[in-house]
Amino acid sequence: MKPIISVHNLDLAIPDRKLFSNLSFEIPQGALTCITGENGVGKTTLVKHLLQDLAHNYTVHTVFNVARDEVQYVPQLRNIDDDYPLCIRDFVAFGLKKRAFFWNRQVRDQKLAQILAETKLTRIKDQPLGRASGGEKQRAYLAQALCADPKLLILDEATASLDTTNKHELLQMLKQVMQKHELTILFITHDPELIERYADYELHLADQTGTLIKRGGKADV
Ligand SMILES: Nc1ncnc2c1ncn2[C@@H]1O[C@H](COP(=O)(O)OP(=O)(O)OP(=O)(O)O)[C@@H](O)[C@H]1O
Repeated sequence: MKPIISVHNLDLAIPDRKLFSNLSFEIPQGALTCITGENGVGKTTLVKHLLQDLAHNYTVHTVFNVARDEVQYVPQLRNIDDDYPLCIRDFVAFGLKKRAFFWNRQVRDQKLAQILAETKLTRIKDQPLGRASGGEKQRAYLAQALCADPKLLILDEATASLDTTNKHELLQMLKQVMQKHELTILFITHDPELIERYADYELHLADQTGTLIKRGGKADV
């Protein structure tokens, strides 16, 4: 199977320093790849750069086997405070709005119910997102992204603020939805335990370059 992303000889710099030099790697399809590396090595910048190349159809250093509207990016930080007014269900449903079947309320509601169930949000779907726990919020972000039927899902430090139980729950959920929806997942993380248990591959960034390591995370999901 073709890699979902191929990067060849990419140089990437920020105003005061070079982040990557001649960076080359391939991201396998249908697997969970963790992007790892020290704080500030350039994980988020690299992902944003790839998304920009994809959006502008720029193929000098990057080749994508996925279309722009088949990629969902879940950012590291969201400005959801305690007063955020939407309930979880309505927040998740934002992901559906661009879809062609939006006019068909029954199909839309079925899909939403299915995704809320997959992300274990059904019981709390009418509660305000602002008062949800960190783990529930992350599941809501995931659910909103899944509503758009992505082929590639990119999550930036989605477990950073979660306790151990919630981290494992989110990763198990990710691997389940990956299999069910035939997704490829890129997951930026620092957490060695999660990499060990769940990563199929690890893209380790260091010294201005990157190495793809086969991990074969074997956790039961
Ligand atoms: N818009 C910008 N302008 C200038 N420097 C930036 C900009 N965005 C990021 N940087 C710098 O680029 C470097 C890489 O940042 P980036 O967020 O990609 O790292 P990271 O590996 O994702 O880090 P972390 O693990 O801490 O999230 C950092 O030194 C950061 O301060």
